Amino acid sequence: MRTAYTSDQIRAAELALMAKLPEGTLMGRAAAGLAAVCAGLLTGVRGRVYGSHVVLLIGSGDNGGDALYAGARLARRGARVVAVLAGSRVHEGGLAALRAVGGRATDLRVPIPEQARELILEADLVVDGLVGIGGSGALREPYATLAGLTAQASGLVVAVDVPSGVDASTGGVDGAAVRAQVTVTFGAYKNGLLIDPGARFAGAVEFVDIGLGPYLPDPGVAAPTGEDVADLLPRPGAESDKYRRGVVGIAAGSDRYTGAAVLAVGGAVRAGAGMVRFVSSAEPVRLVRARWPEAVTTIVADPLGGNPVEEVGRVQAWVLGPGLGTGAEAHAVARAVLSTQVPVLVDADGLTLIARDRGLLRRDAPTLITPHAGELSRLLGVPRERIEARRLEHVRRAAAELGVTVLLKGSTTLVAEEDRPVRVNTTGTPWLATGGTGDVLAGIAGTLLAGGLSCYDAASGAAYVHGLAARLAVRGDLAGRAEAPIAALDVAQALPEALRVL
Ligand SMILES: NC(=O)C1=CN([C@@H]2O[C@H](COP(=O)(O)OP(=O)(O)OC[C@H]3O[C@@H](n4cnc5c(N)ncnc54)[C@H](OP(=O)(O)O)[C@@H]3O)[C@@H](O)[C@H]2O)[C@@H](O)CC1
Ligand SMILES: Nc1ncnc2c1ncn2[C@@H]1O[C@H](COP(=O)(O)OP(=O)(O)O)[C@@H](O)[C@H]1O
Ligand SMILES: [K+]
Repeated sequence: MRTAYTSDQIRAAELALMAKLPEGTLMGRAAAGLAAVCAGLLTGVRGRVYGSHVVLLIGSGDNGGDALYAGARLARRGARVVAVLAGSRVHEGGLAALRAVGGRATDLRVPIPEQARELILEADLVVDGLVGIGGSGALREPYATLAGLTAQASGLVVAVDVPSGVDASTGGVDGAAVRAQVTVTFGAYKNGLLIDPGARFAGAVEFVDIGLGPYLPDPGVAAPTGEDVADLLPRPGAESDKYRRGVVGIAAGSDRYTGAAVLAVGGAVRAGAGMVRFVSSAEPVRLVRARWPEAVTTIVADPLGGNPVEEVGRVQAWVLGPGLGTGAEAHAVARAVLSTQVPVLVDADGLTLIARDRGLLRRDAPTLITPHAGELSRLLGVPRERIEARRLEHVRRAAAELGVTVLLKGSTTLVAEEDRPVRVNTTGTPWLATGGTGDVLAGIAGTLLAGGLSCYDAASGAAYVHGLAARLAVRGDLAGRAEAPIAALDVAQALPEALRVL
């Protein structure tokens, strides 16, 4: 599990560790690690550090101090290092170290924006030491202009600890931010490096151990690794039969919307359900049968004329909602499914139904909801953009307010349950932004629920496997091949390979 923390949590751990060490030790470790990564990158693109042009963007805090000491190390190896001093103060020790080895400092307090622009655009390497975990709110000038210029840099951009402009605790970005190819982070991951929109600015994250581990508190955010997910996935044993492996019921599709049902069933079948029982009206049942003969189907002609899921047979978990519709008949199906005593995953139209009738969520068995930001917006009464800007806050709020497990989809997928760390998914690809991939995800998570996983594990395991399958589908395999667009069914088809390589 890769764990991540807020700025306050990191700062408290740093204070505890610093109390035991001579002054400057931690910054020394951070700067050494930063310089090593920068030297490696410069050697990779230019063949050597000697003679390369390095520009340091320096703010008034310790983040700038790290960058200055690292710059001094690069200067000692023959790099031509210029520091752009943007703050009202500067880390004096760092500046003296840089000057001592011939580094130059250009003071932005004397306004020379044109010169800073040229330096940033033409450097082999720009090191962003404007602000780190001490940053708050949108970047002020001249930081904002400098951060904006990094987008036009022709060389590499490396962020120190966290890209300036990204809120380390939340991943929020409220204005200009540095767009880095690499972020060198110290001591522990910060939440904002894993969660969009911040994560998008961080690029590849390089971790430098400064000895903080024993001082860190319980994390608020955790990203399962492939190994973690492999450990929690159910595997059939010698004694298994289809019922013991888990039967998942899927109540999805309507005469108007048929595709979602086919995709959700596909996700469930390919993720390894013992059996899939599918219940719907005649047309989706016909299509599901044609595409997935493995599914056992039930047609409900009149959901209002009795319990619409009574005839389906026993299941260990339900998936409710993809393509279900939102009328009275769909409501009757939702009520019947949510009245059962097994875990239920609610997605898509099912979410619209519970947004209108919260009473549907009053039940004893576990419930997992899988909204995208638009669907969560209807459930919380918060604009979609606010949710996308502050995913962590809103996924937590939804879990607390609704008393269910919440998987929030989108460019970063998060899973929240009260009193547990929010899980972040690290697989996936923007190619997943295509119609129907969410239905496949619902099917996968339903299968894992039926296999006995908790909502929390089923949701985070499904997100991981779904993202991995998508990556495989995009490239044909995981080798360095070019990427191609995918359709939702390709993701379902790639699931066995994803489970094989996990
Ligand atoms: N602690 C440790 O043990 C270790 C810490 N380490 C390093 O220290 C970093 C934290 O350093 P830090 O605490 O000095 O804060 P930092 O991120 O440099 O920024 C603070 C200054 O930025 C400014 N500022 C803030 N918001 C702004 C805005 N929106 N727009 C513009 N300016 C803004 C504000 O300046 P002011 O406005 O007061 O002039 C404030 O004073 C950490 O990320 C890591 O790199 C490592 O060496 C390892 C050991
Ligand atoms: N930019 C993105 N990067 C990574 N994954 C994405 C991105 N956009 C969407 N996704 C993923 O694609 C899936 C889309 O699901 P959803 O929004 O329910 O679409 P649909 O209803 O068409 O199935 C989700 O798993 C989501 O996390
Ligand atoms: K920074």
